Amino acid sequence: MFDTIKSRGLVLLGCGKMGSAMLEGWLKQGLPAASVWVKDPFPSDWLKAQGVHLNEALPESPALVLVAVKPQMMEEALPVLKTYGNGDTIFLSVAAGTTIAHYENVLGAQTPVIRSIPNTPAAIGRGITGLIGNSHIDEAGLQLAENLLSAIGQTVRLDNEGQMDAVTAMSGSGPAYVFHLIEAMAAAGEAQGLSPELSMALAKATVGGAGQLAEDSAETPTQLRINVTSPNGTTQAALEVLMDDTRGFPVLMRDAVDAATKRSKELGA
Ligand SMILES: NC(=O)C1=CN([C@@H]2O[C@H](COP(=O)(O)OP(=O)(O)OC[C@H]3O[C@@H](n4cnc5c(N)ncnc54)[C@H](OP(=O)(O)O)[C@@H]3O)[C@@H](O)[C@H]2O)C=CC1
Ligand SMILES: O=C(O)[C@@H]1CCC=N1
Repeated sequence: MFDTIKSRGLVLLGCGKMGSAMLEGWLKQGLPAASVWVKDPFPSDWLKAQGVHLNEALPESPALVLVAVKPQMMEEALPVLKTYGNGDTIFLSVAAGTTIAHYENVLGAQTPVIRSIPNTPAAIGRGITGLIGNSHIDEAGLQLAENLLSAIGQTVRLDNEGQMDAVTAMSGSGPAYVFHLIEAMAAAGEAQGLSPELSMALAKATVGGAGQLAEDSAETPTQLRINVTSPNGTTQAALEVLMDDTRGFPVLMRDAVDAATKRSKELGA
């Protein structure tokens, strides 16, 4: 799976929360640490312990550069790798907002660029990454990136770059919405008198189990919800609150995803 990467090397520009989640997934899947070069000014203790080349001289022509710095740091960080531009090194960006055109401007118009949005469940091989390449990426390049990304979860090719803002707002930021759901459920359990430990254990297992069931089941999430809801039972009482037209989940989630989509567009402006 990692043959080209093993022979030519993989460079990570920035290795914070997202870069580390991806690297952790790749190392677990058998990518040798010796094939990885990381540039990051303040590496974490976890990163220091992985045996990758850390802030060392970079390989001459890596197969792929993963750009995982914050969009706000891009101006400072990216020009360091300009020497790889206009060649056959693939630039795989995970930065929210930063457009393909921006990479082409900084690195050279002929640079093969893939813009993608992964998410942090990549650390356990359960991520999903939306991706789209520029015109200098051929099918082999896209497949190389997809092979790498499929080691940390699912991949989905987008039809156009315009979809990226909504994908960022859904699956990129989405894990945070789910973690917040766990926090909110745990707090609600505590409000009913359960201990913090019991309440958190119930919330985590319920969200984790329901998520897995939704992914694995042949039934739709709607049917799975109906399966839980006994007529005039406890679930129905809760859903009357959660599915309320004006203050329920749907309106709240639509506003949240709308705010994230707008922010993604702003980051790219
Ligand atoms: N976190 C997530 O769930 C997701 C993040 N992304 C994208 O991933 C990118 C990184 O986000 P995230 O990992 O959360 O952010 P982090 O701040 O955790 O990671 C960015 C890393 O880049 C380092 N860095 C800063 N300046 C430079 C530089 N000049 N050269 C090399 N490295 C540098 C930072 O070091 P230091 O901390 O010392 O400044 C940090 O370790 C962002 O563009 C974000 O949009 C995309 C999808 C999901
Ligand atoms: O919050 C952010 O901007 C990044 C992009 C998606 C998830 N984290």
